[in-house]
Amino acid sequence: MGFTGISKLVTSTVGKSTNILWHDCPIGQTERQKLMNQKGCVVWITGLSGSGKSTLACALSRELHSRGHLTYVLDGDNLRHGLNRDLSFKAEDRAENIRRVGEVAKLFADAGLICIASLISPYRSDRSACRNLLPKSSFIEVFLNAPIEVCEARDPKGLYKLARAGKIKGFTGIDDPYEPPSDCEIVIQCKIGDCPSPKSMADQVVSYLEVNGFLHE
Ligand SMILES: Nc1ncnc2c1ncn2[C@@H]1O[C@H](COP(=O)(O)OS(=O)(=O)O)[C@@H](OP(=O)(O)O)[C@H]1O
Ligand SMILES: Nc1ncnc2c1ncn2[C@@H]1O[C@H](COP(=O)(O)OP(=O)(O)O)[C@@H](O)[C@H]1O
Repeated sequence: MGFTGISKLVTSTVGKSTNILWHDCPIGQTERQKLMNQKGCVVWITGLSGSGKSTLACALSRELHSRGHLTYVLDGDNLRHGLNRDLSFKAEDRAENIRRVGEVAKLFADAGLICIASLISPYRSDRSACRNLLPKSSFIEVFLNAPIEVCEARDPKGLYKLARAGKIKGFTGIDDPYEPPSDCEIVIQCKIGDCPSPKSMADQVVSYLEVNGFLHE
């Protein structure tokens, strides 16, 4: 970051943006959080395709909504219909996908919302970069730990079948990597023939939010 100062106004260079200046508003996150009686945060759900990320995101949003909390779901599949439609599934595009969603999630958390992001987000370094965008403790990483056998047996979109047939290249878990979190806030364990219900997965996250003070200002 380079600085050029002219009298009192100090502008800076961030990336390719030159001569820019941050503008603060008197109504900030603190005021918005008071209004909503909750703390803005990001619940980041990672896991294989078919592990249940979208199901958990929606169940969590419904559960929190019914308790009077404002949430917003950022779903990887949905965002690729708009904001991220220019990105493929090669590693550098997945990284850019996660970076953009991390920045959007940060804005929602700053707005005071409980932002629920559900993306495969297969690379540890990308998830860690998102974590570093947020104040400590307000990035809550949830690993939906469903083995590939469970995800492949579900295969609601038929994508595993296509990947096994070689008709989709670079499919996560088949011929593209997934790096499980080594140190995340919540692990939801799902075994063959033994997965918690969507409501019970959501309750596990709600308990964490409750105990850690996010559901009160
Ligand atoms: N090659 C490949 N690998 C993995 N997934 C693929 C691929 N091609 C398409 N899809 C579909 O895209 C959805 C994942 O999008 P994400 O934005 O979450 O992926 S990533 O975080 O950038 O890895 C994913 O949705 P979910 O099943 O909800 O995870 C798939 O439906
Ligand atoms: N806890 C669960 N128990 C049983 N089936 C589930 C559970 N969570 C998700 N599913 C089912 O698994 C499939 C994949 O779920 P989805 O939420 O779309 O996963 P993802 O977003 O990770 O791809 C769907 O058919 C969904 O109904």
